[in-house]
Amino acid sequence: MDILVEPDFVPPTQCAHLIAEFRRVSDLDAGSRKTTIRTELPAVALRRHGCLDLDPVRDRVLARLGWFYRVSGSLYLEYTLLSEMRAGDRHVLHADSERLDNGVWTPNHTPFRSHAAMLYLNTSGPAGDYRGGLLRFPGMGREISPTAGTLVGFTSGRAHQHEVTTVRDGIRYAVAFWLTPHRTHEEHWS
Ligand SMILES: O=C(O)CCC(=O)C(=O)O
Ligand SMILES: [Fe+2]
Repeated sequence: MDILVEPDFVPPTQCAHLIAEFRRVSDLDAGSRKTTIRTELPAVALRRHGCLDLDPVRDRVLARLGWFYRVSGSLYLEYTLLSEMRAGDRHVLHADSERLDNGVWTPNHTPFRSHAAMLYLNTSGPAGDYRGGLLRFPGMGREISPTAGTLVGFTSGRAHQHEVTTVRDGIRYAVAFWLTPHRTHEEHWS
């Protein structure tokens, strides 16, 4: 199964605006979760604080993944999450809907997820905003270096196990969108 990589899904000016709004809202919303190396904010908080920019982006992400993966039935947005990863942060190898338990694949705490999309808000690399923070699919020999505005889509099961390499020298901003075929798990957005 292929990975969707679509550069320029969102223009750079809008990415910069989303970063600024994320920083503003994560300082005042009780829903933000902060550790020394990571801040996460349920994206619906942006909406509560007057930023509606993600509304059309969510609709476009849903349509794009449904088309790319030829999903014939219904598909819903399940969760939209903003993340800021600082130097030292990483995501170990995982799938989004199941996990390896003593060599046996078992549903994880979000088995209802079918697809994920990442929208990168800034850029990795020597000329970019941070070093590291690559999205890797070791089983497929694929490695994606985030650039501002690029959308990456993949499925939530074992076929698309992925990891994020350690972020160095900078801050990495992204929006994660998880999709589900189950209406009961649709995100309460408005
Ligand atoms: O930030 C990324 O590129 C991927 C994050 C991820 O895999 C996750 O949150 O499950
Ligand atoms: Fe993931």
